[in-house]
Amino acid sequence: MDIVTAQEMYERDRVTVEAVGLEGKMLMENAGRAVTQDMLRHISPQHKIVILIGAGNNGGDGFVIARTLMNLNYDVEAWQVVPDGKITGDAKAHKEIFLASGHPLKMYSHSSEDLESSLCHADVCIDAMLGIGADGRLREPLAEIVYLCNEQAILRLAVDVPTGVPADEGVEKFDAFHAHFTTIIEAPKLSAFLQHAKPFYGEWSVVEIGLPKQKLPNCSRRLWGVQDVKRTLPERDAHSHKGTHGKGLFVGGSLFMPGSVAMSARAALRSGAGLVAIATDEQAIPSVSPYVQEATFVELKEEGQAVSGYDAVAVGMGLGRRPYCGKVVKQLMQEVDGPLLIDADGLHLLKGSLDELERRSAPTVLTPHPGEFAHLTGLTAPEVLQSPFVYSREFAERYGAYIVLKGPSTIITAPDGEQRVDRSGNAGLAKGGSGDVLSGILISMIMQSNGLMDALSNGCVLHGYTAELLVEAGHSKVDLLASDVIEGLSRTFRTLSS
Ligand SMILES: NC(=O)C1=CN([C@@H]2O[C@H](COP(=O)(O)OP(=O)(O)OC[C@H]3O[C@@H](n4cnc5c(N)ncnc54)[C@H](O)[C@@H]3O)[C@@H](O)[C@H]2O)[C@@H](O)CC1
Ligand SMILES: Nc1ncnc2c1ncn2[C@@H]1O[C@H](COP(=O)(O)OP(=O)(O)O)[C@@H](O)[C@H]1O
Ligand SMILES: [K+]
Repeated sequence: MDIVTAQEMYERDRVTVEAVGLEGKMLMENAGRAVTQDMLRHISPQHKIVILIGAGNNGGDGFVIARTLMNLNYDVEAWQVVPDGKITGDAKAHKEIFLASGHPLKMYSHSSEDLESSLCHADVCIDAMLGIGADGRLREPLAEIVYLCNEQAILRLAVDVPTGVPADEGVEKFDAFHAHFTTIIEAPKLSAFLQHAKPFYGEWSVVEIGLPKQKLPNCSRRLWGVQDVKRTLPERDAHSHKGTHGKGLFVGGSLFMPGSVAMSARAALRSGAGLVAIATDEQAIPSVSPYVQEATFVELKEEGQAVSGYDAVAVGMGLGRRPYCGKVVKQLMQEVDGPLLIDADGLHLLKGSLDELERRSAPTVLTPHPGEFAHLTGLTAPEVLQSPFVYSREFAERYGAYIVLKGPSTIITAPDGEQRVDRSGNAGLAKGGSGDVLSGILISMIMQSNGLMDALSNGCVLHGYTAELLVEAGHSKVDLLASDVIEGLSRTFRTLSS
């Protein structure tokens, strides 16, 4: 499923109208009816419903939704919250259809307390005031109306985008309608994946309104989910041998942090890697080896590692930041001629050798969380969180690297700017060690897949989906451990192949 900016959405509407002759008024009818169908999941005939209708096409959708619900005999009050003169074009046409159908329309006026009293008596409030056309902070009367709605103990449903939420990234502060559920039209907008905007959407779903898929402009951003994993996960060949599934090297772990590299290596094996070697401090080997008995060991040396013979290398998990570790990371960037994944301490140490990163011709994968990405880029973490799509694309293009920017919505970016978003997982993963497990799964997927983007997106979903299955099956988001995720992978692979 594509993820679009407001501009890309307008372009899609334009192509639809121009290329296939589907008129705006028809699209609005489709949109309103599809949104109504979706919202009926949350509404019952006993509910008192208030629908708030704004000036633009989002309001136009509102007129269709109000008419459809009224035709179905739902108890609906439709409120136009802007002056008549502001309603133009397709929205005006649908207002006329609404009135001609004999339905009553209430007008919001500044002095009126009627809306407040209606909201007090209502069970459900549908927000069709503003969609992707939101421009700047909410102006009156919308600001006050949104405040009133958010105050009420009422079920709040939003059409396309909750009023006041910018569709795109890069906006720091806004007031907005706090929806419990949002029905998004055709494609989720960027803000549905931003930490500070996402809560306003509540749970969301997407409805199709008839845009011609084959005629739409290509989109370089898409959502990646379990169905995509099922479609693209390589099958294990019955005639394979351990070499077929890749030999990976994990460089990391230290006396005081032996667990990280151990978990990465075990996660790689649990997700199908053929052979795993670990380069770590000699003193760490006795505590790592009992946890990953299948792995072989090499001593981590200050003067450099032998890196030939591996299909992929990961560095950084529990490595520490001693001065010589920086040299290790630099040497790997110079000498690993296959995929190299850099995580955790490796990312910290990479900051001093970004020119090496730029020089690499083999693929490099960086797996930062927003704090690590801020350190790498010189931005602040809030800046990263406000515009994660644009910053990860800029960095990936500039340094020719793959970026896995981790979080509740993980954004995976290729050096050519292609982006995929994985929203699997739960807050059980917000615990030390989750990132190490992810790195192990990613190395394993890289060694077993043809394309790097599929490998990274599938790896992220496998990680998150495993946490979801574990919480469904008895774990809680509180007790879940990163090591449970490793052991839970077997259930995930079984579920995916059934
Ligand atoms: N053809 C159709 O029927 C389609 C309808 N869609 C709907 O159309 C919407 C986009 O329509 P528009 O471009 O008209 O935009 P909106 O409906 O989001 O709103 C634009 C209006 O809001 C006012 N406004 C903007 N920012 C404001 C602020 N901060 N405070 C107060 N008022 C503000 C503007 O003056 C303008 O009148 C989508 O979100 C969706 O709901 C599209 O999704 C799909 C196709
Ligand atoms: N609330 C959450 N919902 C979904 N996934 C999450 C959540 N919190 C963390 N994660 C995932 O857990 C992992 C944490 O990685 P990281 O921050 O590097 O942790 P660590 O410090 O354990 O290495 C990432 O894959 C991230 O996407
Ligand atoms: K809305």
